[in-house]
Amino acid sequence: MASMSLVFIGPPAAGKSRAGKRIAQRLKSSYADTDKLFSRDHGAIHEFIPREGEPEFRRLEREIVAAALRDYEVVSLGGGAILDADTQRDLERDEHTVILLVASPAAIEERITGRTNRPLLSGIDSWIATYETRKPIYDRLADLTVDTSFRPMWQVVNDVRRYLKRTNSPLVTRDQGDDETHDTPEVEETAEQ
Ligand SMILES: Nc1ncnc2c1ncn2[C@@H]1O[C@H](COP(=O)(O)OP(=O)(O)O)[C@@H](O)[C@H]1O
Ligand SMILES: O=C(O)C1=C[C@@H](OP(=O)(O)O)[C@@H](O)[C@H](O)C1
Ligand SMILES: [Mg+2]
Repeated sequence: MASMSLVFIGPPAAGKSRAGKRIAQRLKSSYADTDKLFSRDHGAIHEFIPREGEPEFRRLEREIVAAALRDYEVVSLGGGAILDADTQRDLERDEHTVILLVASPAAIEERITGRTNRPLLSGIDSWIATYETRKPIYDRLADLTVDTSFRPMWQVVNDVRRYLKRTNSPLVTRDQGDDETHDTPEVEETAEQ
């Protein structure tokens, strides 16, 4: 049971999954990616949504998010998980440190080009429209916002670690190391969505 969680929110392809996994390794913390938990339990998201519809996806996603926020120290949410009112209430609670990752359309375009496994994201125009609609919620819930555009992941991770140290987060007590100064080679996962 996690008494306090570090939670990554933000639009699709902002880097929530990658950053969350990386910082959890660094903090020696338990880690969950709610999209991964969803596909483990219900099959690939890009097949589920066309078949069952987005409302059913959101209903099941909420169950998974609620359990993950209870059980894991570091959690990467799917981009639209914050649309759920109960999830918004959960994230407003003090025991959750909420990190909003954002990126410019130019940076996102580079990341999503040629990728078709995000069912609600058909291109950069739909990404911009989705982000604009959700922005007030993302901004309201965020304790810290980090722009990941054209920045290596180690810099993003350091920004978050510095914030945790500055705010005396209990999560940082197992992180005794210096700042990271490079990216460790990472095998690109075929994002199972
Ligand atoms: N800072 C970054 N610089 C370059 N590419 C990145 C960066 N962060 C993420 N990516 C790439 O963008 C894609 C989406 O990252 P991911 O962590 O899955 O985002 P999210 O979980 O927010 O949708 C992946 O291909 C990932 O390797
Ligand atoms: O923004 C969204 O509505 C979604 C984002 C995806 O997660 P990522 O933000 O990790 O890509 C995934 O949960 C699903 O495809 C819906
Ligand atoms: Mg993700």
